[in-house]
Amino acid sequence: MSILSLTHVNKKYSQAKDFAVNDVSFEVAEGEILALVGESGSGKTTLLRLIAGLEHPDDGVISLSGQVIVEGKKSVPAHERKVGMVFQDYALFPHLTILENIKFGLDKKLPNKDEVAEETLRLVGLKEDFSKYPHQLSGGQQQRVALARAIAPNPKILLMDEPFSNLDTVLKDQVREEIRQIIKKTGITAIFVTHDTRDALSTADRIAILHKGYLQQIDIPKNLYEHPVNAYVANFFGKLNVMMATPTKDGFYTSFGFISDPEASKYHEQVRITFRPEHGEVVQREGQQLIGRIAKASYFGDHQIVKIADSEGKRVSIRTNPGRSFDGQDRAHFFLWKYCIEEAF
Ligand SMILES: Nc1ncnc2c1ncn2[C@@H]1O[C@H](COP(=O)(O)OP(=O)(O)OP(=O)(O)O)[C@@H](O)[C@H]1O
Repeated sequence: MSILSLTHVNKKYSQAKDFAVNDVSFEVAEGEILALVGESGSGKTTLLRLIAGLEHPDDGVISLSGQVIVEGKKSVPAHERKVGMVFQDYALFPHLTILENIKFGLDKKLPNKDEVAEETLRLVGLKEDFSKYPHQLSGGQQQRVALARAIAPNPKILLMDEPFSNLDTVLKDQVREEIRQIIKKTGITAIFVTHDTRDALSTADRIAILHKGYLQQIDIPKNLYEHPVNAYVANFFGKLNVMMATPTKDGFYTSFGFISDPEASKYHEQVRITFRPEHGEVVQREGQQLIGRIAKASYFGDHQIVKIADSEGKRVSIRTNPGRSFDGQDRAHFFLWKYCIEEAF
């Protein structure tokens, strides 16, 4: 069941030339973790602020938990929306202990404030640190306090703006997983903004990708990665190879050779074959479908990327294991174990 829905939401800042958010519609299911991704200026933060009630859209309708919170000029004020926010810099009060930080966000009239705050801190794994101050905690622990403060009042939805950007790379992998587990344990619906595709692919149930304020695609990570709807989405998630191919009844002719595939009989015009570097494999034996000249092999520690060129110099990149040596080897045979076929025109 959907808990949040946005319908044709537009937002243009008063001094701006272009819309920051352009006709955006999507729904978020209860308990889902959605990542909003896109390059800088694509409208991610604006979208989050519109949901939180910190900005008002020019047009569109936003509903939360069955209640319309924005429509036309009418809107439910931010403090009445029951939305939890985690900010990039955590925004903890330095002069308050972490228990006091959590209690600060709770309703003044709540009778069992101590109990709720302690319970939430236990939930995020900070049961020993109630009386510590924020500066006595690591970045990852401060992140968990910020999360506890946002979820303690039992919000309908949790919004997080770049929650992992202040963490170093080593800590980030661990914190991402911890935060995901805590969110899943509470069953809360969450939306987080990130410009890091690794954050999104590893943490979110679904990802919405924005470009110039337009929603490009919203889908589960695997589908976005393997079936991007356009070149922008494809390239956002890493290298995508493209080969032009002519279909016959039993395969495709490409500039690297023939790919035998009965699917080809369904096509009549030239097609584009797209594939990720890890969906190809360089093989030792001759007789495989595809062949090209090795233009370059680059070593990246845990893998290598081999660039293979056709007779006109057009290249594709294939990922191989790092131990493989291509010294003295001029040509490479390869095959694709996974690819997409797209109509070219
Ligand atoms: N308060 C504002 N006044 C005017 N223009 C703004 C304001 N806030 C954002 N913008 C503009 O709106 C567009 C979208 O900005 P937004 O901050 O939502 O993007 P973003 O994807 O979150 O970017 P970043 O990753 O850099 O934070 C940008 O062109 C930005 O310059």
